[in-house]
Amino acid sequence: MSSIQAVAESYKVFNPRAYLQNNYVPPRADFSSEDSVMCWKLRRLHEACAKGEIKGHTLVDIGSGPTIYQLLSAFEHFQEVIMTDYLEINRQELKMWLNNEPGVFDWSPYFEYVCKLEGKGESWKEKQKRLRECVSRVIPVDIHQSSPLGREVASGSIDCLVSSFCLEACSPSLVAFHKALENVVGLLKPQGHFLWIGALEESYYLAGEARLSVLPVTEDMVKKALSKAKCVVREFSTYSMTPSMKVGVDDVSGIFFAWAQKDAAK
Ligand SMILES: Nc1ncnc2c1ncn2[C@@H]1O[C@@H](CSCCNC[C@@H]2Cc3ccc([N+](=O)[O-])cc3CN2)[C@@H](O)[C@H]1O
Repeated sequence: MSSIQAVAESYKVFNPRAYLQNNYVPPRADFSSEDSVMCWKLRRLHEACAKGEIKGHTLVDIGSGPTIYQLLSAFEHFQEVIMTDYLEINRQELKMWLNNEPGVFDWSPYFEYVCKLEGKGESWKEKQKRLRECVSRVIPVDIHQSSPLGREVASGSIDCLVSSFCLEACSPSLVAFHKALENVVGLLKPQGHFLWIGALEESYYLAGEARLSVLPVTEDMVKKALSKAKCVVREFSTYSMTPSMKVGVDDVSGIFFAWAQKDAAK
């Protein structure tokens, strides 16, 4: 079994509901504290999108998992959003939320927080409705394939990519991480934008019965990988996990946020 096949095997017992409870409720998603890691992530995404440069027709979210928060600012600037994940169980979780089925995860505090950041006095329900209308497809992705979305999405055709906590969580080596980034960036048009959130120096995380290995990456490794993938870094910032954010579900030490742009040459 190859190391990539071993990663795939480890994901067979990934539990989306447990994953959501581990990472997307307080203290990590405590909207009463601006110091929470989720407020930090949503502010970074809001501020980058508020500059007005990140726009176009199609936005693709690589490795959505069972989460939608990563899209709350960016989706407003695109006509079509495509969500993706490797696991059917995660794609099902996303489709259930998009269809507003009973029992799905409550993202309303996230919508409320981003509406507050945007300061337009908009109702969070309106924003939620627009996101649901904007997502056209939830499709499979494999970042270790040269065409990560297969025939569904052609290389060089996408205006903007978003990805959060995916590449380092399913790359068994630095070589695989670099190749996966090149595969993903290959989806972008020249000068296309990439909004990338990831874990710093994390070696594992839990999701129910699953204990998943993570490639521990540093800020410097991420920046070097972007440069190797011919992306220019527009913004890069990091968040150091405070003791209250360390809840025993992983050994992550920090989070990075990168806004990068694929080079014009091609
Ligand atoms: N070959 C593949 N291609 C694409 N995606 C794949 C592939 N294999 C698995 N996947 C896909 O990748 C997975 C993405 S979820 C990865 C979680 N990353 C670690 C976790 C995240 C997290 C969240 C929040 C905070 N915080 O402090 O607020 C900290 C942390 C740190 N721990 C999963 O969706 C799987 O389905």
